[in-house]
Order: sequence, then structure tokens, then C-alpha cells
Amino acid sequence: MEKVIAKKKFGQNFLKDHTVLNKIIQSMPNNNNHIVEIGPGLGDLTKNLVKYKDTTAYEVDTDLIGILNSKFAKEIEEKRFELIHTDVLDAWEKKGSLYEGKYDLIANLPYYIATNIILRAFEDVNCENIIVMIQKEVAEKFSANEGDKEFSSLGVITKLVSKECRLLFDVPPESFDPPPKVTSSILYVSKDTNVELDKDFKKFLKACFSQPRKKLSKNLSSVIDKEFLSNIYNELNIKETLRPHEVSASLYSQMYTKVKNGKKRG
Ligand SMILES: C[S@@+](CC[C@H](N)C(=O)[O-])C[C@H]1O[C@@H](n2cnc3c(N)ncnc32)[C@H](O)[C@@H]1O
Repeated sequence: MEKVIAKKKFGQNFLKDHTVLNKIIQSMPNNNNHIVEIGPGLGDLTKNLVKYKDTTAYEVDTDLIGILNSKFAKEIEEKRFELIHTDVLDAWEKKGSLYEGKYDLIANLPYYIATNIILRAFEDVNCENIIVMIQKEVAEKFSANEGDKEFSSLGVITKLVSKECRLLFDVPPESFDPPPKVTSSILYVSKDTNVELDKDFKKFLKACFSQPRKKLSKNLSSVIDKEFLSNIYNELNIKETLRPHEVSASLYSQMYTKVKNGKKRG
């Protein structure tokens, strides 16, 4: 077969390391969920996924569609594999969910939109578990704990929407062809499907973390009345000197509820 030239604009770094592929498969949750893969690429991970479970994959690159259709002709015929040729973010926009039943997202993500994809998967009510390869630095933001210097709005959101979030293992650039410039990590998130975040919560967090090294009270005082803010701090027993990364996800959630209720009244 003709050698495929990886396209930078689609974040194509094909995973070639069999040990890593096996470790991803071994990390799959033991349940009856369908699998959704984003960006099957040349199908190396896909080949392993379809051995275990029915899979739906979304691929944007037209040049890969023919290759995948012939590689997985048997699985497509047997309805164990469905390949959807589209930009996955458009699919979410149009359909709301990537699959009509409960599913786990398992993928080596295109890094240029990895954060967006994970945040979108958090909102997709049918997605229960997420096992994705992303840039290590980004994975550390998602899995950070309060007090860690990496704890940001991504960490707060992840804590609130998940039962568990962990970095499973790191993957060096040499495991890919072509090798990316950075180390990668596998991120595992088990979602708490009962939680739905308020649509304006992200805007509130943006204000909270606008100047991450300043005091949280300073960041909030530019969007909230000082006296109202001081009352919230007193009611929730929050120390005035705390920086944004030192406040727990649950306190952020309680503060947001008070701000929202206060605004409704005011
Ligand atoms: C890092 S590669 C992973 C390829 C393959 N899964 C592997 O592990 O070798 C990312 C894949 O995502 C695809 N991709 C990039 N942007 C996409 C988008 N917006 N929607 C769907 N697929 C996309 C790329 O074409 C590529 O196949």
C-alpha cells in the first residue's frame, strides 16, 4: 500500500507501539457500553477495539476514509463497525451525542482540539467513560487537585463531573510515527452521569482564574459587587487570601450558586 503522509493540520501522529496499544485495551472499563473512537487514522487502535466491542469511529480526513473502509470491510458488513466521515465537533453540534446509547470514548486524540473534545464529551449525556491519549501537560491540568499549581478551571470542571479521574501512564514521542514534539499521557475519566453543569458556570470560572496568581477575591471583585462578595466569603468561610488554585471544586460550585441566586434576587 502507498505510504500515507501524516497531515499536521489534522494532528496526525499515528500510534505504532504495540505495548501501548495493548495497555490502552487493558484499561478499557468492563461493561457493555458501545465504543466511540475519534480519529481512527490508519486504524491501528481501531483494529484492537473492534476485537472486543462494537465501535463507531469519526474521521475527518477524506484520504483516510478509503483506506479504513477497505481495512474494515468485514466488520462494516457485519455491522460491528461504523465509520462516519465528518469533523467530530460538527457531529456533536448537529446530533448532540456521538452515539444513541451508552458509550465509552477511547481515542488517540488530535492534540489541536483535544481539550475541546474532552469538554464536549463531559456534556454528552451518553458518554460514560473517557480513555484518551493527549499531551501530558494538558492531561495534568484535567487531573490536577486543589492546591496543585496546575489546578485550573479544567481541573474544577473535571472534579465536578467525574467520579474518578487519573493519569494512567505516559507515552514517549518514539511510540508514534511521526513522533510529536511532546510527551503524551493516557487520561482516564469515569463520569458522574447525574451531574449537569449550569451553562454559565464556565464563564464564572473564567473570571475566577482570569489572573491565576492573584488572589481569587481580587479576580472576582472586578465582576461582583465587593460587599456581596465579602458576604459570600463569610458565609462559606473562605479565607480572603486564597489564590484561585487553592480553592476546592466544591467551594467553586457553592460560590457559583450563591452568585447566581444573588443575581436573581438583585
Ligand atoms: C493523533 S491521530 C490518531 C490516529 C490513530 N487513532 C492512531 O492512534 O494512530 C488523530 C486522528 O484524528 C483525526 N482528526 C483530526 N481532527 C479531526 C476532527 N475534527 N474530527 C475527526 N477526526 C479528526 C486525524 O485525521 C487523525 O486520524
